[in-house]
Amino acid sequence: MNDVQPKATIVIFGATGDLAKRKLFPSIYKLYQKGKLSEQFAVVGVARRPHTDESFRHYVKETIEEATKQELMDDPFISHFYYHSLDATNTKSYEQLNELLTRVEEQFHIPGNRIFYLAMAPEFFGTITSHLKSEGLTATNGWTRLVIEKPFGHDLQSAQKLNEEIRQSFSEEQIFRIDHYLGKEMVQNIEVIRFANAIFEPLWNNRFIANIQITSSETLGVEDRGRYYDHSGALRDMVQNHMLQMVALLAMEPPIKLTTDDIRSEKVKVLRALRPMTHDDVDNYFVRGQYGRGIVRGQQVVGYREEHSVDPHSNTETFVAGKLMIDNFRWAGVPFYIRTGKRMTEKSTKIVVQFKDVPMNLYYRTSEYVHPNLLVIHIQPDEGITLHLNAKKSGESMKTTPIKLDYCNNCIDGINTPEAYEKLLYDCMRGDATNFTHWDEVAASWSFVDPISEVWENTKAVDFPNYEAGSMGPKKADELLQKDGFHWWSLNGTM
Ligand SMILES: NC(=O)C1=CN([C@@H]2O[C@H](COP(=O)(O)OP(=O)(O)OC[C@H]3O[C@@H](n4cnc5c(N)ncnc54)[C@H](OP(=O)(O)O)[C@@H]3O)[C@@H](O)[C@H]2O)C=CC1
Ligand SMILES: O=C1O[C@H](COP(=O)(O)O)[C@@H](O)[C@H](O)[C@H]1O
Repeated sequence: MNDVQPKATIVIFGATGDLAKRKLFPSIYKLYQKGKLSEQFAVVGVARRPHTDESFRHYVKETIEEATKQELMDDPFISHFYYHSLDATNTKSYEQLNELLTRVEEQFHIPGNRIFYLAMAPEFFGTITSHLKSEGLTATNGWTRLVIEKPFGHDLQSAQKLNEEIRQSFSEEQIFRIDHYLGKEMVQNIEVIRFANAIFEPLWNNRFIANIQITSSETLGVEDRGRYYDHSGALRDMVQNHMLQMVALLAMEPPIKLTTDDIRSEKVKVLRALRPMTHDDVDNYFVRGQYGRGIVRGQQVVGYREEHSVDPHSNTETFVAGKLMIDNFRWAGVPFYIRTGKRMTEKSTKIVVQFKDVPMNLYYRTSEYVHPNLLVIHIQPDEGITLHLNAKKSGESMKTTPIKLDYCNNCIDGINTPEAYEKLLYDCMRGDATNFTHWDEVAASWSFVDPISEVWENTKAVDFPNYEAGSMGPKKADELLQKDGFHWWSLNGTM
C-alpha cells in the first residue's frame, strides 16, 4: 500500500467502450502526468473490434486529447498501450492474451502485477473471471486484482450468483467493486468533517439532528443507455449503490482505526440497521417518479417513454424519493431523506444536515423566525461545506438574520480536484480497498432495496409520467417530508 508509484499492467476488458474512453484512459493519463505511475506500467486494451497496437494507441491518444483538451504530441505515455482483440467467450484467445502480458511485463520490468478491469456488461463477468483463472492469467509472481463495474446484480439473488461465480477465481481481498461516488472528493470528506471536528461529533445523533437530506439530481435523461436503464430504473441505478453508500458514511460509528476493514465494518452495520421495508410500507416511505416532456436548461426535451430503446409504456422510475430510518441508538427517530432523478432542474449532489431547533425562541417578541442550523455538504458540482447559523442583524436591536459560513474546496486556485476514477484506479493499484464496496455492503443494500422494487415492478404506476422534465420531481416527494413537518432545503443556497 505504500508504493507511491505502483508497477502494474492494467488489462481493460471493454477497451473500445464508453467508460474506457470517457473515464479510464483520461484518468490513467492524469496519474502519469502527476508522476503517480512510474515508467513500469502498461495498459492492455481488450475487446472484439480489430485494432493493431498502433491504431489502438491512436484511438487512446484521441480520446485523451478530447477529454483533457490537451495535445499529447509524441508523449512516451502512449507507447505503454497495447491491444488484444478477443471475444470474452473464446478460451483460446486468453492464452494469447497471457503471452502478450508476459511480453509486456518483460519489456517494462513489471513484476507480474496485474489489474483486470472489467468495463463490460455484467453478463460477461463470470465467463471472463473463470477464463482468467483456467488459462493461467492470474498465476503470476506478483499480485492480481479484479475491478468490477456496476451494476453488481439486479437483486440480491442475482448479485449472490454473480459473486459466487467471481469468487471461484478471485478472493474477496482481490475484488475491487467500483462505486464511483466513493471516489468523489467531498464524499471522502464526510468522514473527515465528522471525525476531525470536535464541534460536530458530539451533535451527530438523534438528540441534536432533526433530519438528514441527500439529493442527487441530474439534468441529463437516459441518453443512449435506454436499454440498460429501462430494466434498471433509478432505484437500482442510484439508490442501491451511491445513495446508500452516502447514508452509510453519514451514519456510521467512528471506526476504531482508519483501516479498510474497520471502516467497512461500520458501514455494513448501518446498512443492516436500515429499517426493512415490508411491501405494505413501501408507499408510506418511498415515492417513484417518471419524467414527461419539459424544458431543461432552456431546451425542450422529450419524456422518458419517448427516449430511444425505452418501452413506450414503461413502468420504470426515473426518480426516487425515500425516507430511511436507521434503527439503532444513535439514529432512532431521525429520518434520512434521499432523492435522486434524471431530467431535474439542475445537476447537483448535496447533503443537508438539519439540526433540531433551539429549545425556545427568545426572539419571538420581534416576530423573528429563528432558522434551524444546517450543515450543507456540497458534493458536486461545487465542492465544499456551508454552515447556516443565525446572527444579529447589524444595527437593529436584537433582530436576527441568517448567515452562512462557507468553505469552497474547488474554488481555491491551484486545486484541481482529481476525477473519482483517477483516485479509485490509483487506490486499486496501491491495494487500498477502502473506497470500494465489500460484498457484505452490496448484499445488505440489495436486501433493503429488493422489497421496494418488488412492489414497483408488480404495480403499474398509473400516474406516470408524474413530473415534468426540468422540475424537482413529483409533488408526492414534497409531501413525504411535509407529513413529518419538514421540507426539502433548496439546492441553490437560498433557504
Ligand atoms: N459508461 C459509463 O459512464 C458507465 C458504465 N458503467 C458500466 O461499465 C460497463 C461498461 O460500460 P460502457 O463502456 O458504457 O459499455 P459499452 O457498451 O460502451 O462498451 C462495452 C465494451 O465491451 C466490449 N465487448 C462487448 N462484447 C464483448 C465480447 N463478447 N467480448 C469482448 N468484448 C466485448 C465492447 O467492445 P467490442 O464491441 O469491440 O467487442 C466494448 O468495448 C458496464 O457494466 C456499465 O454498466 C458504469 C458506470 C458508468
Ligand atoms: O452510476 C451512475 O451515476 C451517474 C451519475 O454520476 P455523477 O457522478 O454524474 O453524479 C448516473 O448518471 C448514471 O445513470 C448511473 O449509472
